[in-house]
Amino acid sequence: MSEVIEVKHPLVQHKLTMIRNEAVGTKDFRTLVDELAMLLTYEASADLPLETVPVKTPVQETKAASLAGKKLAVVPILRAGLGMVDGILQLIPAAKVGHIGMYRNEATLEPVEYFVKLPEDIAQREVLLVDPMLATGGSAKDAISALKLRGATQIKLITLVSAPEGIQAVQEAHPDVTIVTASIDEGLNDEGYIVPGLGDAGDRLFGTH
Ligand SMILES: O=P(O)(O)OC[C@H]1O[C@H](OP(=O)(O)OP(=O)(O)O)[C@H](O)[C@@H]1O
Ligand SMILES: O=c1cc[nH]c(=O)[nH]1
Ligand SMILES: [Mg+2]
Repeated sequence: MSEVIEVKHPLVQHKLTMIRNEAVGTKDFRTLVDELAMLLTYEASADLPLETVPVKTPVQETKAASLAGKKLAVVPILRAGLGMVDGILQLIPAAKVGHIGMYRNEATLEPVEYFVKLPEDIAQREVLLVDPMLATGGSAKDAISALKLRGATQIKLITLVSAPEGIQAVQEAHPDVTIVTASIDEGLNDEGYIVPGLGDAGDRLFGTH
């Protein structure tokens, strides 16, 4: 069974509470989603391999830890995942970016894939798949399958708000994928929205209501 990491850090929890507030407008919502993505990436990247390299400080030569050059790709699920990309690239500027377009059919809640463009060497990269919302899990499951179909083998899913139903669905379909999230919420309402959630993340990010 895949690992689920719920990040309880006070900064994460505070910023998440801010974006749950329906009174927060598009500008602040965007800023906070970016900041949350950065903080969750700090957690998601905690197992990146290090190597020892020589370095000359102003005092003496020494050996110190440096990232071992593992290749990474950030892949947002469009649209809402786009709001997380800039924050992640501030921490990992050398990462390549792929895109998976997916929307939920509002009647059936089934995901519909409409775009996939990934770095050519995706099979050699650890993938951070990002989407603010993990509701039924249909979109994340299909996005992970789309990545695996193109050769990706190391995938982490970073979300802001997750429903237990979505976590279970991803775990059953993809037990190898670690999920990093700021919150495991109560569940889903009749319309497939996460409760208490934060509403429609894509609409709130892009002002499209
Ligand atoms: O777990 P699921 O039940 O599949 O639901 C979650 C998906 O729904 C939202 O996207 P939406 O369909 O609203 O598309 P958008 O990002 O373009 O608004 C959200 O950003 C996820 O991708
Ligand atoms: O609560 C939800 C569920 C799916 N997509 C969203 O943006 N919000
Ligand atoms: Mg949406």
